[in-house]
Amino acid sequence: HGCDGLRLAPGPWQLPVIGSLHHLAGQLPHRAMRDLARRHGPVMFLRLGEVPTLVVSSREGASEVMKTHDTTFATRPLSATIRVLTNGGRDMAFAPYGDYWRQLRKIAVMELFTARRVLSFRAIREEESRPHFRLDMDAVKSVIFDIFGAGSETSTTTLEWAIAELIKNPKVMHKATAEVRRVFEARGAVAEHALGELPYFHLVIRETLRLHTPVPLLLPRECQEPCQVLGYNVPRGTQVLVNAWALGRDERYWPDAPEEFRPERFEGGAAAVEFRGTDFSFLPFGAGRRMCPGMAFGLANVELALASLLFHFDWEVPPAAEFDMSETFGLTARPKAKLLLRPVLRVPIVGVLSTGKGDR
Ligand code: HEM
Repeated sequence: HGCDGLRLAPGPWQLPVIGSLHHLAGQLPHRAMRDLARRHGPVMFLRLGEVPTLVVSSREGASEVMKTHDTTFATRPLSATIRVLTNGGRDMAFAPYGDYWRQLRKIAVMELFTARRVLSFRAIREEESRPHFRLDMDAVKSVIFDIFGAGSETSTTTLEWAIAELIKNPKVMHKATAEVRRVFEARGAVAEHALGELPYFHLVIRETLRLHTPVPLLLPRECQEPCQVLGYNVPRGTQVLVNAWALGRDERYWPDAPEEFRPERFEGGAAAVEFRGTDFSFLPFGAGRRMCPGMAFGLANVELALASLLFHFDWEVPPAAEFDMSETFGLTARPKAKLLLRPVLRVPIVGVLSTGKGDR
């Protein structure tokens, strides 16, 4: 295949035409790849049909891809589907690395994703996350629908997993809710500018992003020139997937029961581990020059919505509700099951019952 004499990364045996795809059949790719990587190593060579693919599943490997060789891997493959969807890569996320992408990214970073601009949308977020309609069951259902449906799939995925884990872990739910209510009790509503007063709440968000990395394999990268990752040659044109989901559950980096939801781990050994693209064991937003530019934006949406849901309501699982924590297949790993919960109003929403005029 044109790579003779190169030391390619190891990987499972391949079939003609479909390559390594049969090793992934019937499972979610990030899970199948994690299991394969345990056998074949932290950089592993797969052939996804025709596409030569390097799967990276260790901190050191991720750091080589997104730091040491960041420029080399700063472009993305354009599959036929993505090509059609993005008008040939004219968007930002799939644009080939080069002047066009650089121009888009510069405009976005300077105009859309600055801390000031994210802040300027605060009033809109506050409006969106505050229930307006009369407070009957329909109103509450619609608001939840709104909150879950609005915003990007990444943010809603994070929010859904956070709530699912809080329901599954009543002690954590209790602690986070108590904190939110203590801080905002006097105001009678959640105020975004004071969310910084919620240290435990932020550990819950961090733990959610670790255990339920919303984009499990990040967005694919593509190798622009031959280079080496962990000593293995990577030919030009190789697609590179960094299994951020696997990193987040790797017992080498998270020795304290990595499969369990324990926000407290960030008060102990993992206190310094952040998701801002510098710790290569924790990469929910990726790293390097193609890292997610919308991190602050996404977090702002998730945090205000989650804090408001905890502040105003207790959440009950209806009797006999199935509680399925498995994931669906897709770009983001959403919960497979619909999250059917019963909200019990605890802190009334100020001003709603008195006027009725602002109802929509
Ligand atoms: C919890 C919320 C979010 C998560 C977990 C997330 C995650 C990611 C990840 C993993 C990548 C790929 C990074 C890489 O290749 O290293 C990415 C790229 C990107 N994200 Fe996000 N994201 C979130 C919210 C947002 C929001 C709210 C926006 C915009 C309003 C946004 C805009 C983008 C764009 C434009 C890219 C492509 C950047 C490029 O290729 O240069 N994201 N995101």
